[in-house]
Amino acid sequence: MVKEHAALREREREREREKERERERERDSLKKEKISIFMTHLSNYGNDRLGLYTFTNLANFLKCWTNLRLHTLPPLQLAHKYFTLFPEQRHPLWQNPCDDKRHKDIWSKEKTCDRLPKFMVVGPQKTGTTALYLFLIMHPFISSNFPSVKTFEEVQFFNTNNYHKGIDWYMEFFPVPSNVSTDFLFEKSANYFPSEETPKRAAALLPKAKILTLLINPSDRAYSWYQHQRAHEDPAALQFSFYEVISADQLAPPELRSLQNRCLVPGLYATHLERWLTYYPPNQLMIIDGQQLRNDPAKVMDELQKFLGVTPYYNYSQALTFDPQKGFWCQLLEGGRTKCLGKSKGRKYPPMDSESRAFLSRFYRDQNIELSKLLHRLGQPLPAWLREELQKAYVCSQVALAPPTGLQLVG
Ligand SMILES: Nc1ncnc2c1ncn2[C@@H]1O[C@H](COP(=O)(O)OS(=O)(=O)O)[C@@H](OP(=O)(O)O)[C@H]1O
Repeated sequence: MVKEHAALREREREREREKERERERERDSLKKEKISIFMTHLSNYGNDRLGLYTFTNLANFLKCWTNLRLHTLPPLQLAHKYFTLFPEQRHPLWQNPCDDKRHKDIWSKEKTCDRLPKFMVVGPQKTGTTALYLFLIMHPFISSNFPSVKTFEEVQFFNTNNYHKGIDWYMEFFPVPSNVSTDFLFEKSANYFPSEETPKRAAALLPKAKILTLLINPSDRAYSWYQHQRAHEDPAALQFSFYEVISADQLAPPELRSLQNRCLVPGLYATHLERWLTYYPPNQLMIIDGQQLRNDPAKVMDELQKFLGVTPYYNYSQALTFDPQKGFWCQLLEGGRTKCLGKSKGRKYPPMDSESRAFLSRFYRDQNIELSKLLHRLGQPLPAWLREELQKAYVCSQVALAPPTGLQLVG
């Protein structure tokens, strides 16, 4: 009994000593650092009162115990000064509050970090992302975010100004999972794929998330996107032909150049994938062949379930059916009825003209070669469309090496 008391007292003393050492470290760092900044990043950290309390006491401490003279400025000027000194911090980078125990401890009890996606479908646009989304939510243990008033099923958090609304805003889009280990939350925002800032931001908040991307022939993707813009009555897309859009030069009007950019840039697959791979390890990235999803979705969904580790296994061969009227695979409902995607997915439009196709094959040639190297490096098979494009590139290079027609080689 006496021994136990002594041990308890010793533990208590050790905790006090550790606290004192911690305070000593803080005082040391205050003396050494040229500038010390105290701020709370999240609106809900102790309702910010903790930040103010710490700050007031710190100022009192400095006034009392050091010869330092404290200066301050009105908030906006102070912020300006700070960001001039640290321009790299101008933009916030939200990290997971639960990765740091100290943050977690002072976070509101109602909040849970389980209310964040376990995986994301990142696009690019027009590759079949909505079909994938529909198939995923058919699984009883997979749920997506609540819809957004402005952007419907897509949250578009990481790639837009929504990011500045903070983690709370983002989390509100997700249901609280009923069982953390079995429930799979996800979101699909097709514009994440080509966005410069998204991989870094996503990896900061969701480092363990799995990333799904769909690729189809980038030329077909560009054409589908152009048709989508026409259907939405984009003035430039209505005014200019597809060939005019893709082949516009630097002297073209700005609205045409902007349309061209948005049409072609997402198809630079190798560049975008390398960026994602800078922030996520290859085993967290799944590159899905969009053509295969279109032709044989059950097979893709089987592989996807394995990749995600989601259980129980959901039998997509029974749950999906080909709808001849729609010309696509759809969800099979009771009584043999089908639930297909709306008119805006699987549109009817004339095939791409051969001049545009040849132009785009040349335009994407180097990127396609880089993509084949990347897939080889990751040990992944090449999709059929990529093999065809590489074959075309090979034939073109042979033609370029051949002597001009009508000329005979002299032996
Ligand atoms: N099952 C099924 N049903 C309907 N459509 C399907 C399906 N599987 C793949 N696709 C192809 O998906 C293309 C639309 O891609 P996205 O959903 O990624 O477009 S969007 O970015 O969300 O606008 C869409 O492109 P378009 O044919 O140009 O309309 C389809 O070809």
